Amino acid sequence: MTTTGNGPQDAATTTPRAEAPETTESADTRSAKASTPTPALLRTAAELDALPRPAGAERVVVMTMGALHEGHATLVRAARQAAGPDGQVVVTVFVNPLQFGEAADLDRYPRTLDADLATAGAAGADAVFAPGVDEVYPGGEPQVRITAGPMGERLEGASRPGHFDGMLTVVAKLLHLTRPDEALYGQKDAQQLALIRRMVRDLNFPVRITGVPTVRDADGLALSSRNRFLSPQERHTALALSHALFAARDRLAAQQALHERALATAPGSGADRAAGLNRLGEARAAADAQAVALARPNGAPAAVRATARAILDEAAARDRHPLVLDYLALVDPADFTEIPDDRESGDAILAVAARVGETRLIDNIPLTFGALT
Ligand SMILES: Nc1ncnc2c1ncn2[C@@H]1O[C@H](COP(=O)(O)OP(=O)(O)OP(=O)(O)O)[C@@H](O)[C@H]1O
Ligand SMILES: CC(C)(CO)[C@@H](O)C(=O)[O-]
Ligand code: BAL
Repeated sequence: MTTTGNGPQDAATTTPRAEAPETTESADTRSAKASTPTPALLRTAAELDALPRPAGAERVVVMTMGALHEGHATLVRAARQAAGPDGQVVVTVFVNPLQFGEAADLDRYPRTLDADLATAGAAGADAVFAPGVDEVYPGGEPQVRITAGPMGERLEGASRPGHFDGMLTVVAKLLHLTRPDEALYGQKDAQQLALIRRMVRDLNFPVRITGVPTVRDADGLALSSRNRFLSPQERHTALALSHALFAARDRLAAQQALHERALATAPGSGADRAAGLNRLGEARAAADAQAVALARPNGAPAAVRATARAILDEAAARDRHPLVLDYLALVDPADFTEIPDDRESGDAILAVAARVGETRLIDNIPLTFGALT
C-alpha cells in the first residue's frame, strides 16, 4: 500500500500498490526512499477511474512531461495547498508525441519515471498517472484534434508548427481522463497557459485553471527539463535569456519612476512642465520632465524591446557557444499579438526563445505598462 501522509481522505492510501503495475525501480532504491511518501502509480485509464475521488474535497491536477525538477515540484506543492489536506493531488507524466515537431527532440526528451515518483511524492502528490502512448492514443494518431486558432500560430506556434494543436489535444484528453476541479500550469510556458485558459473558456471545460509563477535558479535561469542538455559554457550563454528580460523589466521600472517623479514635481503635460520647472531653476526636475515628455507616447514598449535585444545580441555575437535568437516579442497576454509602440498602459508579456547549441529554450516575464510604483 502506498502512503503519502496527506490526510484521511487521501485516495492514494486506499489504492493498494499491488493494483498498480510495478516500476523498474530496484528494491534498493525503494528502501533508500522509504521515508519519502510514494504516490500511487497509475498506468491505465481504468486504474485512474478506480482512484476514489476525495469526499467533500477537490481533486487538483498538475500535468507534466516528466523529468521533474523544482519548477514542477513547486506546481505540485501549490496543488497540494489548493487541494488542502483532504483533497487529492494527481500528477500526470506523459511525453506527448503529438506536440513534438522534430523526431530528435522527442527521442532525446528525458524519461525518469522512478525519480519523478519520488519528487512528486515529496511535493505532496497522492497519485501519478503515467500512461503509455498506446493508452492515450489507442487508435494511433487521433483524427480529430483541438485547433489552437490564431493565438496558436504566433511565437511558439510559428516556430513549432502543430505544437499547440498537439498540446491542447492531449491537455483536453488528460482533463477528460483525470476530471479535476482545478489544474495548475506554469507561467514559464505562458503561451501554453493562455491557450489552455482559452480552450477551457471557449469549449466549456468544467475546470479552474491556475497559473504558477516561473521558478528560476539563483542566477536567473528558468528551470526546464531541457536545461540538462546544456554544457556549463552553454548554460552561461543561456543566462542571456533571463538577464535580457530582467534588464527590460528594470528599464521599464526606471522609466516609470522617472515619470512619477516628474508628475509629483509639477502638474501639467511633460513639455509644459519642463518649461515651467526650467523657469523656476529646477534643472534636475526639468530634465526629468523633459525626458518623460520625449519618452512618451512612443517610449516604453520600444525601450523595453531595445534593452532586452542589446543583451541577446551580445550573446549572439560570442565566438564560442553563441545564442541563436528565435524571437523576442512584447505581446498582449490576451492573444499574444505584438504590443504597439504607443501603448502606454496595460499588461504585457516579454517573451524570448533561443537556441544554445542543440537546445532550444524559452522564457518570459510579465510587465505592466503605466503602473505607478
Ligand atoms: N521553471 C518553471 N517554473 C514554473 N513552472 C514550470 C517550470 N518549468 C516547467 N513548468 C511547468 O510545468 C508543467 C510541465 O512542464 P514540462 O513537463 O514541459 O516541463 P519543462 O521543464 O517546461 O520541460 P521542457 O521545457 O523541456 O518542455 C508546465 O505547466 C510548465 O509550464
Ligand atoms: C501541458 C503538457 C503536459 C501537455 O503535454 C506539456 O505541454 C507540458 O508539460 O508543459
Ligand atoms: N514545456 C512545454 C512542452 C514542450 O516544450 O513541448
